[in-house]
Amino acid sequence: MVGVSIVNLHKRFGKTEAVREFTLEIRDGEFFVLLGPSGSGKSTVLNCIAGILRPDKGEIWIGDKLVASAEKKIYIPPQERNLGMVFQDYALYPHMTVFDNIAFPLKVRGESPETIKDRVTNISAILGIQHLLSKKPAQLSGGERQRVALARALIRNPPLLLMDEPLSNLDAKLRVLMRVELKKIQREFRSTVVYVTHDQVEAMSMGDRVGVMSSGVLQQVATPEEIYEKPLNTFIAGFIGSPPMNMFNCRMQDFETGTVLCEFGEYKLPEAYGRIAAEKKVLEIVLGVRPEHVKVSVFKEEGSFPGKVMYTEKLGRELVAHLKIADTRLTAIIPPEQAEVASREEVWISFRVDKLHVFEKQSGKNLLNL
Ligand SMILES: Nc1ncnc2c1ncn2[C@@H]1O[C@H](COP(=O)(O)OP(=O)(O)OP(=O)(O)O)[C@@H](O)[C@H]1O
Repeated sequence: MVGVSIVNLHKRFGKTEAVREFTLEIRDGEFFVLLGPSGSGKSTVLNCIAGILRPDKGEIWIGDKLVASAEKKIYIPPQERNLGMVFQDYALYPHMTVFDNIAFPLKVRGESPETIKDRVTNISAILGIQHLLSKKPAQLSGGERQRVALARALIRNPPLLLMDEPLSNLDAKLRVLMRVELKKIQREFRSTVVYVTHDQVEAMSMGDRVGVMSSGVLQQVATPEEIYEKPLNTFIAGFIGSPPMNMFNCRMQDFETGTVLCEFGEYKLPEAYGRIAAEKKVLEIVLGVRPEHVKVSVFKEEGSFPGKVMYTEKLGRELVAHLKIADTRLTAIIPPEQAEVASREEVWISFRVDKLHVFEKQSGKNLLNL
């Protein structure tokens, strides 16, 4: 096992600043996921760790070895970084058998045929691909190819494993299976994993910690739970969660009482937020409420708004209700035992006050982190 330390990494391609001021500490033995939309710079970071790209600025440490430093003019090539890599296109050698593909890194290292046979047999058994060893890659399914690529990456037992969207070519069912498998393998091999994906479900289900990127900048690093429950800004709040968080534009009306005027009507902010808004004189606010924290009721309750159910969709056992308060649209997740309420047209809508997210509109930052 080995940790990775990235300090103030910058990388540009012509005019594109692919990665900016990127600083991150990946712990020994951690399954770390870099998550972000297409073009946010995830692969660039991974390729800098791998040594496929050279940083323009900043340092990368793998364990206690400085592998790249633009300032100190240090650059250790990929093959000397002692890491395994698995990419989206598995890049297996088409003319070689599965056995030879997996054995390749050991052959290059000059291991004896006996050692090679032992190791290939061993790793193939772990990954359940012993029966494929004499086949060629073209004769394999996507999932099988993926396992072979993984076996090839793992055969040297590298302390650090880099993966770039390794499951994106698989069908949905296999992807779910492989997620579990990968986590199991990581634990068995006690490797540190840096895993790149744009799929939030993959990130949230696999990562010990997740780093969310947007426009070349690392926005938040935390456990999946923390990212979901305490998003630092509107980008993360909107990017994580399905259906996405409801977000409403509001304007401060009265600092004294913490009352804001939102698209759908007047709303009194929870006290802690009201206090910060007053202290920092925040006028424009974005109020965020996850669909599972929108309460739909037949009866008027304190703080509820009259609304309409436009239509509903089934989401497993639950319902997603598409609602309106005045002209403002929002979604709610309705638990099965309350499905009846969604069959009505006129309802009362309220928000779980303890689960609200309040952001400053201009910077997008959560008021708690202003
Ligand atoms: N070799 C390159 N030459 C020019 N521009 C590049 C190159 N590689 C990446 N870029 C640009 O840098 C930015 C970041 O790209 P990167 O591939 O790191 O993003 P990503 O988050 O991994 O996206 P994806 O999920 O689509 O792979 C993008 O704007 C991309 O177009």
